[in-house]
Amino acid sequence: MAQISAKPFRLALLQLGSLSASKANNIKVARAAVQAAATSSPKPQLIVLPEIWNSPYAVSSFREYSEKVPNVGSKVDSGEEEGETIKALREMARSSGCWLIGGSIPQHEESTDNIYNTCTVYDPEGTLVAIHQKVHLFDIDIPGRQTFKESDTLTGGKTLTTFDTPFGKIGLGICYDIRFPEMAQIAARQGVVAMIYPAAFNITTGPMHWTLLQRARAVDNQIYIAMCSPARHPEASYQAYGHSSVVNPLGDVVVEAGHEPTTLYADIDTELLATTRKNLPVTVQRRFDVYPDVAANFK
Ligand SMILES: O=C(O)CCC(=O)C(=O)O
Repeated sequence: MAQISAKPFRLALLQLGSLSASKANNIKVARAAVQAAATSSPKPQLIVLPEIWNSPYAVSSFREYSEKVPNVGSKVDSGEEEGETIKALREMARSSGCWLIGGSIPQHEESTDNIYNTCTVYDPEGTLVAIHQKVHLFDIDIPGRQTFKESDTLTGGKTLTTFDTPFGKIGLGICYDIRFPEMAQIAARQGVVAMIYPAAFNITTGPMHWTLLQRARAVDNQIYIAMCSPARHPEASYQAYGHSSVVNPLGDVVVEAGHEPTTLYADIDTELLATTRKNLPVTVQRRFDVYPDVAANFK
């Protein structure tokens, strides 16, 4: 089990409102929210955007709104081909001076012609430092209430993603990924201080499981969990739940939004992380000798 090495930091979750079918409008909305968060006091070190914020959340829209995403490590003005949202995200990170988890956008991969639901992360110089492609596609059918089939147009990612910052290692998932506890467990054992999920639950499964899942992942792994949703939009075909929130390693909900547009701030307390692990030492009490089938990936 890797030790957690982290410094306190401030997180901002941007629950964007006024999103529309216009990508240009959505970029404008995101840019204004990033700028407002970055100039708030105390200044956050890490800003997070929601899932699929530059496009309608609809399987029929993903290809049309998709963009080319360059490779991890690519810098501002590297000359690599990239979409307008990626360019804008780099610039938002650079001008804000903050680390930026750019929510997710539909990504077009030219070599396969596949479309992914992809989260990109930038350092304060605008360098692309991590890419997470949603691993578990949201295919559900609750008759008469919520049906969605991302796999009609999307392909699932194949890798787990963490990235290092001066304030600690962060793990990434996207929305439905939170239902699969193995992802957060593996990241926690690699030493992440938080798992962060750009997300867009809906008004059926949100009230059922949104908070429960975050509290479960936090308590099981003794890490912070954050989910960042778009605000509810009465005219959208898909009604996002909203309720962006941050849960601490004890399982307490530290901050939670309603469904209106807002920005949430939370201070990540590394002392609490350490005392939780000291007082309830489950992270060093695992009995992999008793459950060897999971041991290979967790040691
Ligand atoms: O897991 C859920 O209930 C919702 C997931 C979702 O909306 C998504 O993955 O986009």
